[in-house]
Amino acid sequence: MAKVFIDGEAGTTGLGIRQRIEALPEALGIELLSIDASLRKDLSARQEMIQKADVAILCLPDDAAREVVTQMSGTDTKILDASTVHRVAEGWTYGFPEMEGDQSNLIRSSARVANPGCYPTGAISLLRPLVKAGMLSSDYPVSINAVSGYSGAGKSAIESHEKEGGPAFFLYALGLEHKHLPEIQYYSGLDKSPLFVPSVGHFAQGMIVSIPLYLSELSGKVTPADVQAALEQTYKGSEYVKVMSPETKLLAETLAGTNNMELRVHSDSKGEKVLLTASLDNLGKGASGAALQNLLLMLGH
Ligand SMILES: NC(=O)C1=CN([C@@H]2O[C@H](COP(=O)(O)OP(=O)(O)OC[C@H]3O[C@@H](n4cnc5c(N)ncnc54)[C@H](OP(=O)(O)O)[C@@H]3O)[C@@H](O)[C@H]2O)C=CC1
Ligand SMILES: CC(=O)N[C@@H](CCC(=O)OP(=O)(O)O)C(=O)O
Repeated sequence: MAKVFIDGEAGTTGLGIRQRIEALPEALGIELLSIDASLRKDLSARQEMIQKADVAILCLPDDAAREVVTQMSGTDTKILDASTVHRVAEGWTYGFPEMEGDQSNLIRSSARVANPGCYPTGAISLLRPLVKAGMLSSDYPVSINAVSGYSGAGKSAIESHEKEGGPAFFLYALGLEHKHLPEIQYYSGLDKSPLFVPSVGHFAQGMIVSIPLYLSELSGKVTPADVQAALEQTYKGSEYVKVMSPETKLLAETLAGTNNMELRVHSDSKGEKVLLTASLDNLGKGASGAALQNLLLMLGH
């Protein structure tokens, strides 16, 4: 049996991972180690659990994740960190298996894997293939708009939406320095940090990430069909990432409860501009679903 410990198992992401592990067939042979609830914030008790595990998944606030990793020494336990702390850190593998041909193998052989942020999963999946194909110059001034279900903001936000009923919709991170920008810029291959405006709607789960582009500003004579083809080529055969036909209306909640992500290229009739969109469940492919994919790879499945 492979032993897995979820540090922060009572939180939104931790609980989502636990439920997904519990739903796996027994044949996968995963045993979940659980800490006594009264000790869940006791560093030495948590370290003991981490030592006993083959893989420890950190579902903690950033400072607590940083602390537990800093204090770690001489352990063979593999770490999958769901926090923001190690996503662009040296020695850590980015846990987005579909990002690159050999990314799954890198995750499989890594002892330290960082689970991607929800918005970056959508943004990188759209931008990176275009930069790699030479269509989107690395110095393009990229703008990203996104809307998330309120569950992305953790336990206390969920409580306030579910008990107090709102707010209906709001923009945030208006200082234009959202914590996801470093990973979006780095893994998309951009020179400039994008202009990123996230928002939250009064629905629990779901997300749309949208990126508008002027085709006249891309390199060469690029058509919407070329953009679509570059995405299709990148995600050909992928189980969870699908390139779809454009829609006239896109709903944020369609993929709630799944680990799927759908990418689309919308364009005007003259073919002068495109709107790239990624739809996903912020708690699925944007969090716990992706963590389960990474866990299975780290356990050699
Ligand atoms: N894409 C991804 O992989 C995603 C990752 N995250 C990351 O996951 C982490 C948790 O977020 P989320 O689940 O939304 O947050 P929650 O607030 O829902 O859960 C956090 C959990 O950590 C516990 N906790 C807090 N401080 C400590 C500590 N010092 N030691 C041990 N446990 C502690 C909390 O305990 P208590 O029950 O007492 O509050 C709670 O159970 C964050 O780092 C966030 O960035 C979040 C969303 C998506
Ligand atoms: C709606 C909402 O508040 N979302 C969170 C991000 C959730 C997520 O995926 O991010 P991490 O894994 O990086 O925490 C935010 O914007 O901070």
